[in-house]
Amino acid sequence: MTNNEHPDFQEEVERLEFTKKYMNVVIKASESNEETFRENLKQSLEGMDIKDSSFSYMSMLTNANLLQRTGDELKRLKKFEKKPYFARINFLQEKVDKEEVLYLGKVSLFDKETQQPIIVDWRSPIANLYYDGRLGDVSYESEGDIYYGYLSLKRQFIIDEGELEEIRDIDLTTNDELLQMSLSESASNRLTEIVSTIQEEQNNIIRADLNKPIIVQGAAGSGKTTIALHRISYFIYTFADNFTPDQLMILAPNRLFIDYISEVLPELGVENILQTTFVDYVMLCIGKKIKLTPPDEKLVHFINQDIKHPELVKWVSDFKGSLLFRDIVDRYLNDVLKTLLPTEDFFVSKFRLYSGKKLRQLIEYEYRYLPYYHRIDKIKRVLQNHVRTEKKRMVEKVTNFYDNKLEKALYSKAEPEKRRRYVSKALDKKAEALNDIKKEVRTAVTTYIKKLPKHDLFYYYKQLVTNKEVFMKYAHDVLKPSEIDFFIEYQNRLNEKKTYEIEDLASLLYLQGKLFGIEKHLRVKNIVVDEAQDYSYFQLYALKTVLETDMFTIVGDLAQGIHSYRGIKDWNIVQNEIFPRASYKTLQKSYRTTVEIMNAANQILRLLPIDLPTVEPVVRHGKKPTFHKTSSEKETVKSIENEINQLYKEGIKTIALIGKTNEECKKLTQLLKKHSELPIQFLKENEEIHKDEVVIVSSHLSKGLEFDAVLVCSLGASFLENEIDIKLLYVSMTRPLHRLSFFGKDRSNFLLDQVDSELLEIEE
Ligand SMILES: Nc1ncnc2c1ncn2[C@@H]1O[C@H](COP(=O)(O)OP(=O)(O)OP(=O)(O)O)[C@@H](O)[C@H]1O
Repeated sequence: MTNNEHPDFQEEVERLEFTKKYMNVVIKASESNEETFRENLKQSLEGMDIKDSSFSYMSMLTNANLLQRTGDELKRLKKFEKKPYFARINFLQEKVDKEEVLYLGKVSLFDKETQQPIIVDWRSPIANLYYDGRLGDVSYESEGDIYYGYLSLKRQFIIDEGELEEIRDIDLTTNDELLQMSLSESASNRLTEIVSTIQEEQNNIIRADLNKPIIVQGAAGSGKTTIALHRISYFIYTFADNFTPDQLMILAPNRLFIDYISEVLPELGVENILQTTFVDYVMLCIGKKIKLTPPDEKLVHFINQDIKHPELVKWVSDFKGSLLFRDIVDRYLNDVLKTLLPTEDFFVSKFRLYSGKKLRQLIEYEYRYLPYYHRIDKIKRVLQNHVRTEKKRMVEKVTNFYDNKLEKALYSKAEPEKRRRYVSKALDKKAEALNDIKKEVRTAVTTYIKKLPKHDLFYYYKQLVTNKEVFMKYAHDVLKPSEIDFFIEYQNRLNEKKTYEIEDLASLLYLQGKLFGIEKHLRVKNIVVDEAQDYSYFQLYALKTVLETDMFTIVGDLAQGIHSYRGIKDWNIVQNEIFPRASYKTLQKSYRTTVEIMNAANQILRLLPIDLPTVEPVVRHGKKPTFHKTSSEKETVKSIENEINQLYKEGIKTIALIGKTNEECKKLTQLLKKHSELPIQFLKENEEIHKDEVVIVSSHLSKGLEFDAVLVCSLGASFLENEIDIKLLYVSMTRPLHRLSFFGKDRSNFLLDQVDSELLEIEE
């Protein structure tokens, strides 16, 4: 039942009017002084018939001074004035007489006197009933207590510009129509919030224990990114009292992606949190910009198959991201620590103030919670303090010693000349000894510490990975001699070019943490890692170690692991060896695309040698993916142009042309610029997506993005039947919400000869 036909429609219209007015009152109260506020209140509520006495005019009036809001709250109230809530539930709690009627929105609003909720935040514990509970007997948890009761109504609202357009009641048999509606809408080039249509399996992840790490393997389009961001929002709400934004960080695959998610965060009440890439974060931690080979260069070589010894190069990448390499680094670090242990006792003048043994013990054991060089700094401070407190005692001791001697000399029976000489010498010696102490009090600590080696991060890393003798010492029992040779040669080649590659960053970060530590403001306590399948085990381990926390939300999809030669291949290893406290969840439903597109993509997925469950699309139908046969470049451009114009006519808004490689995209761009009128943007990694332009993007960069329609094009480069190409094709095919088409000389350019032909529309 929809619109005015619903018997409660009029009542809901009134309720909405009331809520809007109340919000307005609260906003005005916070903005104006009390007198004008009272006047405003009177005017705005004049003539309103509010049935529930708890929201009465008088009660609001007496609460005038309680209605002051903080700046943030005010901002949020204003933002949602035109859409205060999106759903309602009726809940009768066990042993309570009165049914609660709760309206759920993106902000909360209470009548301060009666504590009656006017709007309940979607993140509050009771709101869980909307996402989780079926109608009937339900329960929810709040602060450790479980509340049981009966849920008699779940109602969704469509409110546009402050006007109620539709209400829908959900019961056991109703399909989630609002979800269907929202999925059939158009992509906006940016990710959006989904608070009104979060599904149960997604809700379980958003609200999973916030004191535990979580790993999510989710199919393409299952909402991983969206959910990770909603979980941050839930986190901020739950810990609002002690929350500061510097506790959180989002690690995204590239700047383009950060731009893509930028609009949804403020909408979810998430502001000022660090959003960065792993590469940028490591640079911040090591305090230096280092030259990196382009992160995708290797992938491009693999795609183009123009690299010597591809298997060995893949092995190096895999090895550098492995926990085996971590173990080698750990063994090396053990020896590095030994070089930092002082061998001598610490003296000031002739006084032994600290034994070397005791200092070694402090560095090796007592301060083991600190990075190596911080331990040395600490030793320095300990010694300096000790010297300061011992100074008086040393001076006294020397003074007493010589004064004794002098006294003895003065009263000795020696002849005067001899006595005089003796006294004078003793006085000189005393002065010298005191001088010595004075001088050494100033310099002894620095001199002592200076004897310890001092090197920078890069010295230590190079020492391990470019010096064969050193590397052999730690790797000879776990690597083959040929592997050691290849590795050392490889690292030396990089070193000669004074560059590093992304695979080196895990160990650099780890060494930085272990040797020098990272600055406090970078030590965030909660981390969201998106597209985590492209991380290596060592990368995650290094992050966890230097940040000294395991509070990670890790989301990814192994099927989209285009960097799997250096990335994760098995979540079990992540869970068992890196995050043993983590819960593991999967999302198998895909919300992004249509059944027809997903069916074809699933067949491509099956070509992979790994066993991955097929993805279930949420039931939404559309056109079958279409293959357009084109025989020349010119014809391809014409055909693409026709298709795009047709799509625009049909109301499609965002369109991407995906080519396998960047080269291919460059060629496409040139051709389209020359032969067509289409507004186009050739998308590079650090760019923002322009609205209203057709985006041309290479398959690997399209990962994580979505568009209304996608045209996969081949001017020459074909997707071959190997792991990387299959994954790239799968990524490309799962980007569209509504339409997918292919343009090329032959179906086999896109492995479509391996897809059942009835799943495709063929235009040859
Ligand atoms: N419960 C939902 N209600 C409405 N839309 C949803 C829901 N869940 C996901 N979506 C939509 O599905 C699309 C895919 O979501 P998202 O990009 O977060 O998925 P993903 O798992 O990160 O995808 P990929 O791995 O393919 O990049 C988005 O448009 C998102 O808004």
